Amino acid sequence: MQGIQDRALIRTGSFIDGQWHQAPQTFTVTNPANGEALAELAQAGRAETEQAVEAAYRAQKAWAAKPAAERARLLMAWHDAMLAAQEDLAGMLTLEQGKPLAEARGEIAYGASYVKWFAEEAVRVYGDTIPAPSADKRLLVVKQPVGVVGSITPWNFPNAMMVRKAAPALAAGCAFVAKPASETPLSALAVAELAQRVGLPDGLFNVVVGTDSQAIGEVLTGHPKIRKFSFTGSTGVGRRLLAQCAEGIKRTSMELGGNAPFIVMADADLDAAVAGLMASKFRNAGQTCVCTNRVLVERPVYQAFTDKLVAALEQLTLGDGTQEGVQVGPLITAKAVAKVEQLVADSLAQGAQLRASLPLPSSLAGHFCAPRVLTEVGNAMPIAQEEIFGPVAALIPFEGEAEAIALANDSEYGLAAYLYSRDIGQVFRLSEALEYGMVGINEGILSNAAAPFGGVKASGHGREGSKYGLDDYLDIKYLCLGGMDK
Ligand SMILES: NC(=O)C1=CN([C@@H]2O[C@H](COP(=O)(O)OP(=O)(O)OC[C@H]3O[C@@H](n4cnc5c(N)ncnc54)[C@H](OP(=O)(O)O)[C@@H]3O)[C@@H](O)[C@H]2O)C=CC1
Ligand SMILES: O=C(O)[C@H](O)CS(=O)(=O)O
Repeated sequence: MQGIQDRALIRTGSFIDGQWHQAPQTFTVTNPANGEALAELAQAGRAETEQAVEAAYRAQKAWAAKPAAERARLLMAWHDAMLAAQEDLAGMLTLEQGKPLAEARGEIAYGASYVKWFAEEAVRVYGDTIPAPSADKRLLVVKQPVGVVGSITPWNFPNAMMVRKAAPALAAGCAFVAKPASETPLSALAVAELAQRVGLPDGLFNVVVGTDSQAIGEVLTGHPKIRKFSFTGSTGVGRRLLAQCAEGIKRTSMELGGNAPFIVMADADLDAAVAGLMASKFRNAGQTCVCTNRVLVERPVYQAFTDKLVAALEQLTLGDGTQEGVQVGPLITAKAVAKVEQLVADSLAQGAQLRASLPLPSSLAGHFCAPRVLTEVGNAMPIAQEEIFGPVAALIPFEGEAEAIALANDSEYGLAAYLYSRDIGQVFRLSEALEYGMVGINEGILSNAAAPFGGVKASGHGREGSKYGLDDYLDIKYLCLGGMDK
């Protein structure tokens, strides 16, 4: 792999109980920008995942018994190591996932910010004393780590989605077994290498890589020693994994698909709205769960906004993410490109109009998808009802607040929504009516470690980051002391 200075960060097998797993059976990781093979990785499956769970179980009790300040110190060492390796981690991420280097550097910093946040939260896991109903009792509440955590994460943020789960889990005193996406395992393995270097105990943090995701997932959702399962990915897979967790009554966090409306009211600052949409829509080539999926524009400003958006689209630079200055890289696979093209074709056939499209240079050999603007889109069209996960903006005109809310909430999803308006009353009326877990108001990028990230409806449950984030990895225990009046 070109450009990685610290070659020991390139790991080609699972990290289990402090050991690097090797196997004769391998799978290939390829560069989505050109289809070239990056690495051959040792396949792991059910048996290796069970080994990882047993190792995590052995390590967890001692980890939980450490003073929180000691756990925090080790987490901060891990954070510092991630930032020290930021350039290599970003380069590796761009090679296996495709996003532009600037975004990859941002993702490494973003992931590390969750480690820092939860290192700081670790020492603030407070309990309660409760006024007793009778003189003979004293009521106490303590919080304890849930135990061993299983995690499955997607390819769109190969570093941050896993780190955003591992950080609170380890801070709370849990142990962790991760399965990254098989398209993008290198980033997770590099983070495991750094965990080993800073001295996280063997078995505490494990990364299992392999293409038999079903078998690995059955262990991570079904093993009796797994007490908590956290997933980020498609709603379809999330439903399946949630059902698998039901048998063992496991705690779950589900960060699933989205269908974000981006509402532009007639009084909005149109230049700010266009800038916000460009950030929200085209980040990671549109492959984020909080990317704008539908652009709802109030009729009086529809034409002006569209013209401004097209002008901004025409400034985008498409290409290999390793080239400085590239703003839109490839999609993760040819299948992902085909899905976007099908959504566009079906919607054009139903009356949507292709208002603008960036040319696809013939020199681009990878899974590239042309950034586009579609207008006159209907909310019932496929491009509006399904998660696009590609660089296509679908514009839908509307009249008035009531129609904006009706259109925005006409989705099974409820992750992120965006609203551009300068009328404070309108901002509160619309924000309160939107059935979403997060609302960006005059802002297109709302994710950060201090905020509770998560959705409602088919976008899942649980929150990642913020003062709420540790709760997903803690059990509340009530202590009732009797005989206190003797
Ligand atoms: N909310 C979000 O952030 C994301 C949403 N999506 C949405 O999902 C769509 C499909 O993307 P895709 O990559 O296929 O996402 P998936 O949900 O299929 O994959 C996400 C993760 O789940 C794993 N997985 C898939 N099937 C199973 C299974 N049966 N048991 C256990 N683990 C499983 C994958 O492993 P493996 O890689 O080995 O298949 C990967 O690690 C996207 O187009 C987008 O709409 C996708 C990614 C992130
Ligand atoms: O799953 C995703 O797409 C990420 O959560 C988006 S973000 O956290 O980077 O905004």
